[in-house]
Amino acid sequence: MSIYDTLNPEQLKAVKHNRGPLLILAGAGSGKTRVLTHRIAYLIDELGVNPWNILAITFTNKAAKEMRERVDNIVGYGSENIWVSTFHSTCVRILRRYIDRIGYTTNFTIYDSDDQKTLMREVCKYLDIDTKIHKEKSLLAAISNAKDSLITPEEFEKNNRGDYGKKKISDVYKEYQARLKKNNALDFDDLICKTVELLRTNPDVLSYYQNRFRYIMVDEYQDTNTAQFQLIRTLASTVNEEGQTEHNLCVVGDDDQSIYKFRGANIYNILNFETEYPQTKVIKLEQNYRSTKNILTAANEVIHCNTERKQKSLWTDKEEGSPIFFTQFDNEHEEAEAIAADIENAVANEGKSYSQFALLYRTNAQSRVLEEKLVKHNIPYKLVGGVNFYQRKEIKDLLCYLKTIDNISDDLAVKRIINVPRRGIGLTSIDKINQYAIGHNISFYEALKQVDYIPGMNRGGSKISSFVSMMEILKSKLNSPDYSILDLYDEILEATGYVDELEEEGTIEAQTRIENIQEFRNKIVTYLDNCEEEPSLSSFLEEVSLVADIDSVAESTDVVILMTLHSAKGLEFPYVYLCGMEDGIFPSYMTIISDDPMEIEEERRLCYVGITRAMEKLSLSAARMRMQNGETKFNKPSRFVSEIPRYLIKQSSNSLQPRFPRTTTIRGAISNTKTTGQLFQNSPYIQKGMSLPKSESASSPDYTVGDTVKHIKFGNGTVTDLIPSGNDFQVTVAFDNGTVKKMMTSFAKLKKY
Ligand SMILES: Nc1ncnc2c1ncn2[C@@H]1O[C@H](COP(=O)(O)OP(=O)(O)OP(=O)(O)O)[C@@H](O)[C@H]1O
Ligand SMILES: [Mg+2]
Repeated sequence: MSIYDTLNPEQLKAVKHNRGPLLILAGAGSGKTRVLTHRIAYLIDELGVNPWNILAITFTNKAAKEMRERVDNIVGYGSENIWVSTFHSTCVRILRRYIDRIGYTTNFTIYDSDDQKTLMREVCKYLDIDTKIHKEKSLLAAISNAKDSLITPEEFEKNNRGDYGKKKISDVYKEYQARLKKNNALDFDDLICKTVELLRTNPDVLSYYQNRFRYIMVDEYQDTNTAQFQLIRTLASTVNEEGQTEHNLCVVGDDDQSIYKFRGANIYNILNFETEYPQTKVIKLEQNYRSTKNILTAANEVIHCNTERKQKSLWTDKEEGSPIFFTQFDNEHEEAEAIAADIENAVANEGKSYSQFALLYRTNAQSRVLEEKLVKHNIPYKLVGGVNFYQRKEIKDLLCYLKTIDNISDDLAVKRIINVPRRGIGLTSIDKINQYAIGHNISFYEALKQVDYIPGMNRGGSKISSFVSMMEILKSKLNSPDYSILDLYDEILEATGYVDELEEEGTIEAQTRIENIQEFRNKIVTYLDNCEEEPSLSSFLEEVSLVADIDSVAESTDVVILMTLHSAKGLEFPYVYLCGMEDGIFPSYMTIISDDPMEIEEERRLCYVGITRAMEKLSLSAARMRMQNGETKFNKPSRFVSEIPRYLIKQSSNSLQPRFPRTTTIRGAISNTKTTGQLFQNSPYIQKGMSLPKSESASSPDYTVGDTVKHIKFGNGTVTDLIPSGNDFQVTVAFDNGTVKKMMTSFAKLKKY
């Protein structure tokens, strides 16, 4: 039996089509990637194509590695000569050979985002650009957009003549590009643009590569941007033995899985492929081999709600399988706990292995609570395409502020934050202080306080003094009687301008960092609520270090995979949990308020990607209350859940009936009902399957200052303060056992006497 016997007739047709453009347009799990690998094998083994003539492009390094492995397994010989790589690495290989044709030298440097920022700072300084108005990051983003569309600085200037706002960007773009060139450096976007430029301006180089890459294949084609498309279009043109030009370009993709519009992906690359190449052979694959019937039906139904798509239907001959599980938990901790317990049980009692499970979520910040519960249950896990929560830069920075305030002799912590955010304290100054500290046998922080006595500090001295005064003020808060770690955290953010700086950057990365900073605030609130002893900064830091240090548990490969929905593209897992299925999380709050149907459609495609990762069992979960930015938000279940037919869904016992947003709402009834967050859960209305208004605020609690209340853990106490806090209330209680606690009312669950 040959490897081709495992293909269905349509897949086989695609594998055998070896002349002219080929578009494989098919839904998730229909074997697109598999067709690509088999097509490579077929070209080599059956048609005698030289492996050297094949170029296969994938979206990520991980995908390239997997494809290389799959190809190695099925191709008899010479597979190492096939180029299997990402767009970027393909371009680097071409440029290393020929970039001297366009004025660089072949030992060029590739600038990462930090280098880009440094360069941009220099440019702004040189051009006297006020970076308070024109943020470095936004300028870089604008340049990146231009490059995605192959717009040169000169074209940019021409296109935007008369537009004052764009004039600055245009000047910056020109200068930035000139400096890159002067440094013999390329940024990531240049890798593509410069390759296109090279090929367009050097016919001999172009014809060399056109003749070399006689067969070009591109996976995940729906997420290519304009520059990438132009690159392949330029390359895919070969003159055959009969002297005719051929475009042996095979692209595979799924318009329903286009999820990178925000990074410049151009869905029209796929939708207009046939217009670009009228002789295109289109093959649709309709059989899904990955998922059970129930999972597939759920995915199909959800994606059918999108309007901007090519119609296609996917079927499977797999069995129905288990239903789609949907559970709405009281809060995110219960959600994470249930998932961890579920996995622990399946591994211990059902013979499953950890690596069969994947936990997918919309935003990076959501991993924190999940990670904590996995650690608690001793479940090894790995965050793919991301950094464990407590290893993220912004979290480490803020932890170091807290550590410095807690213990000034933690030199490492102080050194980490002394110039973060940047306050102009240079390495030379830091070095001098370090020497001084060592010479005088004092801590680094003590040395900072004595900066006036350190020789040669010049201007750096005053910057250090203001850093020290800021830290001293923050430290003094510890002694004030009614301070809380939460206030301290907020004051750190305010005094350092940490979040402000990120907000001004206005990039996706900066937004993710802000979400993480908010998530860390949630951690503090939870700590304060659950703390059995008198809360203290030291005990908080100790608690954090317990979870933070276990990040290397996952050395083995048998681990649960955690990742964002974006990074899950192309992968498959037997058991998938989609966490945080709530309006406001997924689709995101920003998408909802944007009121742009196209934005919701992109989120829906992401949901389709998520659902279709599951092979056997799909579990969706939501939390009724979730801490976001230290505030309790009441989110209704995601509209995407309601798009899955009800008959497919099984509610697990600890949740209420599913609440489908399309059913009658009872806004009036809810808002007329004076109730706390706790009572919401027991509301008879909700049990009838009704929906809550989005992010409903908790009404004021039924106790007030002076009342006696009872807490399940701390016993009786007197309310001494009650203040609104976002959608919630912060209550301070002096308990009879002598402790005073600040808690969020919705989590405190206090009962009035
Ligand atoms: N003809 C077939 N017979 C058996 N299994 C198949 C067949 N075609 C594909 N598969 C299996 O189905 C699963 C999905 O295939 P593959 O990953 O190639 O799909 P895909 O279309 O690339 O999915 P995605 O859109 O998620 O990238 C894989 O486990 C693959 O081995
Ligand atoms: Mg694939």
